[in-house]
Amino acid sequence: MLRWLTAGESHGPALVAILEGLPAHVQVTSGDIADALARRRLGFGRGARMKFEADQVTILGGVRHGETQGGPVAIQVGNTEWPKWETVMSADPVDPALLEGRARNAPLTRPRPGHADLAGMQKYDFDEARPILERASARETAARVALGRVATGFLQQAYGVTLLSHVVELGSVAAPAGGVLPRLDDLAIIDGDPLRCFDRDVSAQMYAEVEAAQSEGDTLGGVVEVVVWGLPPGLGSHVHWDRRLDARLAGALMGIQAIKGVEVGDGFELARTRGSLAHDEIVHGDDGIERASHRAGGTEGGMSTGAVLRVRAAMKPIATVPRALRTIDTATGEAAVAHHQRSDVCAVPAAGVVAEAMVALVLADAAIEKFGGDSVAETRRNFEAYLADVAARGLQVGR
Ligand SMILES: Cc1cc2nc3c(=O)[nH]c(=O)nc-3n(C[C@H](O)[C@H](O)[C@H](O)COP(=O)(O)O)c2cc1C
Ligand SMILES: C=C(O[C@@H]1CC(C(=O)O)=C[C@@H](OP(=O)(O)O)[C@H]1O)C(=O)O
Repeated sequence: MLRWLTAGESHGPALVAILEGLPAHVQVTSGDIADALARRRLGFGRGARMKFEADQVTILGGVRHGETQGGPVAIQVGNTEWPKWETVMSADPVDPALLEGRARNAPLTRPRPGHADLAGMQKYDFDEARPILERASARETAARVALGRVATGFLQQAYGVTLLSHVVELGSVAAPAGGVLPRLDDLAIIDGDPLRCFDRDVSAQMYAEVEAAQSEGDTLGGVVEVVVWGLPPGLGSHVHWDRRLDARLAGALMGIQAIKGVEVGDGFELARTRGSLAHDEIVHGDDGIERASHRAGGTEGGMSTGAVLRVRAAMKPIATVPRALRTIDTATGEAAVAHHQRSDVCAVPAAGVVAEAMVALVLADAAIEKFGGDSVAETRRNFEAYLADVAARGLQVGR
């Protein structure tokens, strides 16, 4: 079983993340993790903080000479903005006089609609939103992407599994209907596009959509898709609701800040389609069993089918809208406008990179559950023996 946790606040000294349950000999360096974090930072429409802050990666444990050792992997992602926040975010008590006179230190009593601010103040007994928004912030997703990089490397190294995300909708701009299943070769194009869209024309329209929203003091959401190649059949299980791979993926994606909807394969579109056209017929291919279509998105009955896995996540528009939304000042009870200093206009491409990390963590967990192994070589042997057995029974998946 793979277990993982993150801790840390948006403007604290650092985020930390721990991943436990990985086999030994997974190759990873702090440079690999820094590269993964750099991908999350990119994306047209992100706010000023993405430009002036850097993610400082330190592997604190579990990795030696570029390989996991079998113990928990601990990663720290330092916030370089910390010196500016040292007083307001100090872990130890500070002299109240030090907090006076600076806007940054003022209590946040105008909770922002669309954020955790108000419900968090009610629930956790705080008179201002700072202690809530610090942990609710999507800054935390940097820690998940760090862990996701380790999981992604493991999936590739042990089983030859590759994944990537791309943006399929941004505001009112959508990629061609039904989406086009990107090929692995599209990877380079997607990583080179600030909107992570592999259709150049659609990307240009998305670019214009972000510029329009920005100039109108507004924000945007969108839809990302994570595509996974090379999965074996049989990850997850039909036998119980919480073992279903689709349920685990949906929960993981919904756990990303601002994600409000998840689809597996053609998802909601399937509900509008007749059964005769909605399912992926099973046919004989040149080198095994193939599917005549890819509507299910690579899972049936809560298990991976061995086909390309496709999951989508819908992100609501950024909640800190520059054209500020109505709220109340909880200190006075008066009507007010929501607190706004700076924020992203659109973080959909970044959410896609976070979605990749979440999918990688779920798949790594499901793979370890199925194939076990304390070293990469052992889990790979188990994986190959399983595939050989499936093939010996004449049931191998054609690629
Ligand atoms: C990568 C990423 C970046 C985000 N950046 C911002 C931001 O700059 N400003 C903002 O208001 N919300 C941002 N959000 C979204 C908020 O964190 C989110 O809307 C808030 O936590 C409430 O969403 P929830 O109701 O789904 O928890 C971002 C989300 C993600 C995934
Ligand atoms: C820092 C990151 O994202 C932040 C997520 C975020 C939010 O409210 O979720 C709000 C913004 O931070 P701030 O309130 O300091 O301007 C984003 O910059 C990051 O992704 O690394």
